[in-house]
Amino acid sequence: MFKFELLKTAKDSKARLGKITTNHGEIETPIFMPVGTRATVKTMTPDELKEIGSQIILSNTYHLFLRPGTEIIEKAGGLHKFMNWDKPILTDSGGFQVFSLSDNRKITEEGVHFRSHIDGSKMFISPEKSIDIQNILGSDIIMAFDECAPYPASHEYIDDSMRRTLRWAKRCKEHHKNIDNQTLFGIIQGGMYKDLREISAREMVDMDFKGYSIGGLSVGEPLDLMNDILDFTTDFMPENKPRYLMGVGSPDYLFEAVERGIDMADCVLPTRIARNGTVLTHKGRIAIKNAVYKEDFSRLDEDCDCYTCKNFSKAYIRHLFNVDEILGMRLATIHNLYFLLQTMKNIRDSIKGDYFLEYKNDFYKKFGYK
Ligand SMILES: NCc1cc(CSc2ccccc2)c2nc(N)[nH]c(=O)c2c1
Ligand SMILES: [Zn+2]
Repeated sequence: MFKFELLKTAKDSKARLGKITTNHGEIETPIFMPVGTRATVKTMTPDELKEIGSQIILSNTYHLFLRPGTEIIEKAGGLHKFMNWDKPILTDSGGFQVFSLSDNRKITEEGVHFRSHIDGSKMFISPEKSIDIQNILGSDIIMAFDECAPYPASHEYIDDSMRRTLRWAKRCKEHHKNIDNQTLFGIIQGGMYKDLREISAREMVDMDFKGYSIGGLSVGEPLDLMNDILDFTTDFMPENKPRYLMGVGSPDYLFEAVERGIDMADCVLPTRIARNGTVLTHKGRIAIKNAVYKEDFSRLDEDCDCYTCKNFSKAYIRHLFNVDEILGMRLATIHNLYFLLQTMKNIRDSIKGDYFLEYKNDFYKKFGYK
């Protein structure tokens, strides 16, 4: 089953409070979704993810199709069983990863021909193939197969790409129609061109998906350009369906997206930077390997009560990174994910209490954003 309830919309922005209900549980929105590309949120166990408040995780059709392959996951009874995660899972459709990971790929009307980035073998994914793979994975929310166009790109290129993505979306919807325990989202494209964004949004909405993603943003464009396109696009999206901004960058992108009416967002940043010792705190980011923390026995963030902050000091975590101990990456990941999940909970509370913009401005001042 799949249900989205819009609980409240802010008076002084497009920020909104909602709740998604799936067969594997509820998701309060706005929500930040940790990315677990190869059936794991790197260094975290499922229990630790629940402990820090993760309500849903993301995984990846492209990666899992290549390794371990759909046969093994099918034999395991699907991705939830395979990775022992019993809450909601959302999977991407694979097109984006083909373009960002493999070379000499070729786009045709039929689908995308590419070489595996693992062993160079020839591969092919079509809209129908993407739906079949996601069906075997058994994720609760799946994405239509799309092309995330490069940035910058000409109006002509984006027009062709966006219209092909619309035709692919129709094929996904057609191919998915009899699967009721999975929810298919359409992905709005159109690059940085408002006329193409409007066409994509209107045609996707006409296809009546249960939810909509905005793709092709946070692809290297300046933040204010992303904000402008995002603000324009959400106005064409139905109020009563979830809106998912795919692959945003850092915490400020989350605030900007929520302010413009986004309900769901993911980013690999908090887990990726944690593994190289960059820690998110209310005073901005700190590089824990820095010698300045050598004898600093305070917690990573005075305002954080995560497992890492309750039990370990900056000096200890710096030591772990300096001697390349795996525990260092784990403790930094626990903290960064908790920090973002807690920030999203504070955002939900601020929408509830009608002080979202004040909370955003206060956070930006402390975090050191503009
Ligand atoms: N940074 C932009 C971005 C990121 C992702 C990946 S989001 C993701 C990553 C891992 C797991 C699940 C979702 C995208 N995916 C699709 N299908 N289309 C896009 O335009 C796009 C743009
Ligand atoms: Zn912490």
